[in-house]
Amino acid sequence: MSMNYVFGFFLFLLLLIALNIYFFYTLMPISKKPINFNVPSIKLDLSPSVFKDIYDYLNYLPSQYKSRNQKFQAVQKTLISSFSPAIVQLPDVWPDQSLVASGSSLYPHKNEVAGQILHAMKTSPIALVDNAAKGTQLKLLLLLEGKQKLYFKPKRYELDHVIRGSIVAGFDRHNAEVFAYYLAMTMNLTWIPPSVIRKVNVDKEIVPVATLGLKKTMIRNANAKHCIYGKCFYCKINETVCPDHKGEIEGAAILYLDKPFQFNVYKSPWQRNYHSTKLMEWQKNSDFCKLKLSTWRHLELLSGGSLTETIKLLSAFQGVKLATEEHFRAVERRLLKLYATVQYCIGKHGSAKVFKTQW
Ligand SMILES: Nc1ncnc2c1ncn2[C@@H]1O[C@H](COP(=O)(O)OP(=O)(O)OP(=O)(O)O)[C@@H](O)[C@H]1O
Ligand SMILES: [Mn+2]
Repeated sequence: MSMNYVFGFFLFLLLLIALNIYFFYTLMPISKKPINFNVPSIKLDLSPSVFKDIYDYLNYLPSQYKSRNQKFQAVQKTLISSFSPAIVQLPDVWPDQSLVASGSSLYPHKNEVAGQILHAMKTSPIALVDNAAKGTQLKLLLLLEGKQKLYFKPKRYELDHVIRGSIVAGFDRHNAEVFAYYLAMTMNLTWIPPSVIRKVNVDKEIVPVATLGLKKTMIRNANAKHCIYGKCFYCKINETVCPDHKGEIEGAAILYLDKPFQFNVYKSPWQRNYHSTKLMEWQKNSDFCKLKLSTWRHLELLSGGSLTETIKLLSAFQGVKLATEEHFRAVERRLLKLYATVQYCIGKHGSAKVFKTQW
């Protein structure tokens, strides 16, 4: 009898320990860093211990971050209805300027409106084209019939072109401007100007309506085609943009914001700085753990492939592929790293210190 009792107790103890270990590593990975994890060798210019810790969390990410979140279905449905091609195209789609940057978004976008605006940006006839001398890279200002203005950032590379060198090396990638818009809208960050890929025929749509200033920054190449070198900080006469075999230049068309916008009010703590002497806090402090609660809640909805699936879906309404499959996979990897980083932050500092509920 007493032997049976000891054996039973032993078995119970064993079960308890096994259950403890199971729950420790599967249900509560935040509370303990895993052991025996082979951390990939990473050479980054930040404290390696932080990266090692984050990779540990990545390895033991709760399964919810690797599968689809059912709550995202309703969000995706709303996005689809904002971006789907309009059944009836409105004659005057441009937002009333008094509505711009007024509510919870930069531009109205709900109920097919985003799709309507993108379609109009892509197809409206161009009344005037000028150099847009703002910023560092070649860009044009398109004035559409109906008076709406667009910035046009021309394509410089194919989607699969890899640029080596520093992070500021090379020209801007036009698809990245548009990708950023869809990424932001999918993340419910609604303060990004609508952007779409547009093709413009140089001889038919630019030359006849080009300003004198723009014409002065155009030359003919060896094939007698009109090429543009533009007017900007980095613009050079030997770094032109030329039309393809169809006579077209592809670019990112970005809705131009006429109203002055107070960027400082909405400044992101993760903004980057090009001056090595005036680094942002996150660039100096490798343990920077502040990211917004509503942003985190929304990011949690995008797990398991939903993020890139939605970007593909929404951009397909404009007939565009915005990145290679490798890029889309890289975005999903980054999302996992982001989840792991936030888990690390919560584990180290606690949710109350990590999340900001008011901006
Ligand atoms: N959609 C927009 N509406 C109105 N103004 C804009 C818009 N986008 C950019 N600008 C203005 O043009 C400036 C340059 O834009 P942007 O940064 O996109 O150009 P860039 O050539 O890539 O320059 P940089 O190298 O500084 O990023 C901005 O600082 C802003 O003042
Ligand atoms: Mn830029």
